[in-house]
Amino acid sequence: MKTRHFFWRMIAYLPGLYLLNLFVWSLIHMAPLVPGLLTKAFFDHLEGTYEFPYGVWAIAVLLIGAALARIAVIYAGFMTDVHFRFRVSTLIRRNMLAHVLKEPGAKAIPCSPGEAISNFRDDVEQAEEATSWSVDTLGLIGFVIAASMILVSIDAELTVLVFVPLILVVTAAQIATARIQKFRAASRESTAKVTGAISEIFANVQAIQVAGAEKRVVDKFSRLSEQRRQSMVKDKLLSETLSSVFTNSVNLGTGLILVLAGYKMRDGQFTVGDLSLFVYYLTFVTQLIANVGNFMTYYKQLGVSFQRMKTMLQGAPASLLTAANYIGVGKVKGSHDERGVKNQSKSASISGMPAAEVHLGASEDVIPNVMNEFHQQGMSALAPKLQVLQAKDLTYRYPESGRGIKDIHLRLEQGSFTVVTGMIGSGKTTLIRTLLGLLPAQHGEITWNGERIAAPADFFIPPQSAYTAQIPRLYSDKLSSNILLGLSASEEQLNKAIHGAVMEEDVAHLQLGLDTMVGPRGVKLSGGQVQRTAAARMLVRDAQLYVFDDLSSALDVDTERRLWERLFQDRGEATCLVVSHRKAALSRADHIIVLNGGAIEAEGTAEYLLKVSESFRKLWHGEEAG
Ligand SMILES: Nc1ncnc2c1ncn2[C@@H]1O[C@H](COP(=O)(O)OP(=O)(O)OP(=O)(O)O)[C@@H](O)[C@H]1O
Repeated sequence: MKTRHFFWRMIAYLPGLYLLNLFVWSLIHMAPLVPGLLTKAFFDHLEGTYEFPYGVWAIAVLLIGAALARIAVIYAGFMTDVHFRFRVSTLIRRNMLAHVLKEPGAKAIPCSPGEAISNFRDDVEQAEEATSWSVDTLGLIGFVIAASMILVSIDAELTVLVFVPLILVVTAAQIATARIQKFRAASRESTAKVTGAISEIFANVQAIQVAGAEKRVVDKFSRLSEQRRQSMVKDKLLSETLSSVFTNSVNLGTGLILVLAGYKMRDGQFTVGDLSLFVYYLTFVTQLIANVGNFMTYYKQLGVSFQRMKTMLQGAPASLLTAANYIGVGKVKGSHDERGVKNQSKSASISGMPAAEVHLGASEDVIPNVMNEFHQQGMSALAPKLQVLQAKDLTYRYPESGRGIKDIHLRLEQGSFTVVTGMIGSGKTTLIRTLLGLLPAQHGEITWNGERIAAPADFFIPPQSAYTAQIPRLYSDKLSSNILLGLSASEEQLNKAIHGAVMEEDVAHLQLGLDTMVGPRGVKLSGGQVQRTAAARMLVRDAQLYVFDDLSSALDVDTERRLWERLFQDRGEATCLVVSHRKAALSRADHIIVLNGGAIEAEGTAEYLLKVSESFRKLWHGEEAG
């Protein structure tokens, strides 16, 4: 999709509102035609070349009336403009966010969070500006057509001189176009880098302090800021230079009019009223030139912003950005509303199972109130009872490192307890994430009772499966809210989940218990508490398959043992897939998969593996566990 198609689609989202905005702004820009004619009548009346029927005071009253009417229309124009801008930019942001939430959780954005924020904020604002300025341009073109007809009827030669600067400006802007685009791209990129650096610094204050890296971090930040300053100065300098070219070419035009009008007036071909009309209209032509320039600049900059927004879509069609969707205000409209999206994913999911839009299983990656929204819409999937879950030839290699997993076969029988183990970096997390659709499998197939799951990310959510990540994310909210994430569960269910996650003693010791605010990312809790909060979050959701990714990194041996004991007592018929290298998990496993270099090195029971696998013996005896 080209920039112009994107621009057109933004307008086509709300054609009625756009046309209304265009109409009102055309009125605003055409309104000065009236005071111009009145001023001419005023001077001609005084000069005696024209007799206004109701006298000079009537002209004054009409002038005041025209000014008041223009104020009223400007007020209406701001209302229509704000509504149009807000709705278009909200739609784009909403669609981009929905897409991010639908992407495989571990690859949801192709850049740093800071850069993504800059895309959501600045690039969308650029799109909003371009559509908004287009109505001014069209309105002013309307003014110019009407004004030139009036002026040509008075003096064609002088009228041409009014428009000469306009032609100059348009030509100048066209020549400068390519440069604007280049400088704008550089300034956007450098701004995104600075925003990205700020978010990384805030997120890693502790790591920076521990490493004594404050100076190096500040130096790097200074370098990025300096690059940003340079690219912003170039961008601004060129924009302002163009703007001054626009304005000064009009000043030149005014000078020419004055000189020529002087000659014509001496010959009696031109009245004082005519001169006042030419000068008066020229002021508005100045505005037109500035606005056309602004629009052209914004339009060119939109090209850069559009490319950046497309990058956020990671290959998905750009038409997604402007797909009609409900944005929280006005009527629910469009064929791609929430239900539409749901139906779309349904067709991609295994037959007979409705699919949800957001990977609730990856709840640590999802914004809580969005989760609420989806819960309330009752979009959880409901699959038939699990008999066997299989993965064949599952492959995912990180493009950045070429590492990952290759040709993994997996078979989980209903009610079984399977442990994935292996040395550091052997591919355990990658396997779990690829299976759950948090990373997009490059090869292979996943089946549920023999039926292929086309969209694992949509499918592996409660009540099919629930998942605790190796590094869970908590939100700055109450402990209970972090566990529930908008789910309405009874107190009994909540307490059961807390017990299952071996957290009851921690909750009892917290001053406000479940009402304790955990701080950003859960900083007020210990690492083990964060991980068990995430486990409780998982257990409070009914699921047929529970997936744990390595709890041992933050739990002591005894706590992890208690957690598995409780899970075995309470899980009922649920199937478990667990990453661990602890004996407490390995000794309970029905089946163990030992990974090495992204492939299965050996598999079987602990007893069997102790006999045949050297790597497993090392893990069992804790030699690699550290
Ligand atoms: N985001 C990433 N980009 C590039 N390579 C990655 C990425 N994440 C992991 N890898 C690489 O893929 C391989 C498998 O990583 P993975 O995290 O799955 O291992 P793991 O067995 O879970 O490790 P650990 O025991 O440390 O959790 C490793 O060699 C790692 O370096």
